[in-house]
Amino acid sequence: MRYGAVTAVDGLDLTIDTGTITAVLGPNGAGKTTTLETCEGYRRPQAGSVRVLGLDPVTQRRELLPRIGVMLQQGGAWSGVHAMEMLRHVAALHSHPLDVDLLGERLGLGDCGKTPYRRLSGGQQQRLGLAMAVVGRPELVFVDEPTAGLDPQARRTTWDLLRELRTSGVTVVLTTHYIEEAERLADRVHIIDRGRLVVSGTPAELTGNGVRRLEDVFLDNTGRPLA
Ligand SMILES: Nc1ncnc2c1ncn2[C@@H]1O[C@H](COP(=O)(O)OP(=O)(O)OP(=O)(O)O)[C@@H](O)[C@H]1O
Repeated sequence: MRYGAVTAVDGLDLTIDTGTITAVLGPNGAGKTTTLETCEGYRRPQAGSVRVLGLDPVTQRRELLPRIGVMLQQGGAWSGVHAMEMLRHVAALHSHPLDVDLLGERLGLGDCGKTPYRRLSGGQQQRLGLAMAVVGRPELVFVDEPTAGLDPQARRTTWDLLRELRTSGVTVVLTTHYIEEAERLADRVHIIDRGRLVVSGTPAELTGNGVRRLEDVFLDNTGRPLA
């Protein structure tokens, strides 16, 4: 994936197993969001191929969209909409949505009341984004930095929700800058740097069953100056 002269994703090759949580880690600008957006069908790669649930995310987007959930890093709701109103709207687009009131309560969206989306706190916008991604009972969810800026309680609620999704067979792909989050949640971790996959494995494999810290593995494999 190139943006003009910038190569954002460079021969990245990975497969994600159904029903697992996969964390994609990498420094700022490593190409994580671009990778997710390519899988979501928002971007068409100039080379290579992507299949999501066996489908081409660009040419088979209409078939794919009802089967995936997407939580963007920012935005995704109208500026004047109330949180629960937005969630009800998204739920109505799906044939078998989750119970909106239960999900809203779980993620604390009831507290947002009549506050318009643009005036919600960053954490409230994040929680609404997560609710919108999962309300349609997707088979696969992409969550881009799901807990960035969340307080510890909301972070735990998010982790519990993502684990429950996995238990019910949903595949979760997340990006995060919180190494602890990847270590606690993910079945498999992929570390990317400058658009390339540099390390892959389970947290136990990467840390030698806890002998090394995952953060040290990350730091040792990323951010080297260009040769
Ligand atoms: N729309 C765009 N136009 C031009 N360059 C872009 C665009 N989007 C991303 N890039 C560039 O592509 C590279 C990868 O960006 P990307 O957002 O995918 O990284 P990231 O790993 O998600 O970073 P972060 O952790 O900071 O969110 C960066 O060099 C970025 O500047």
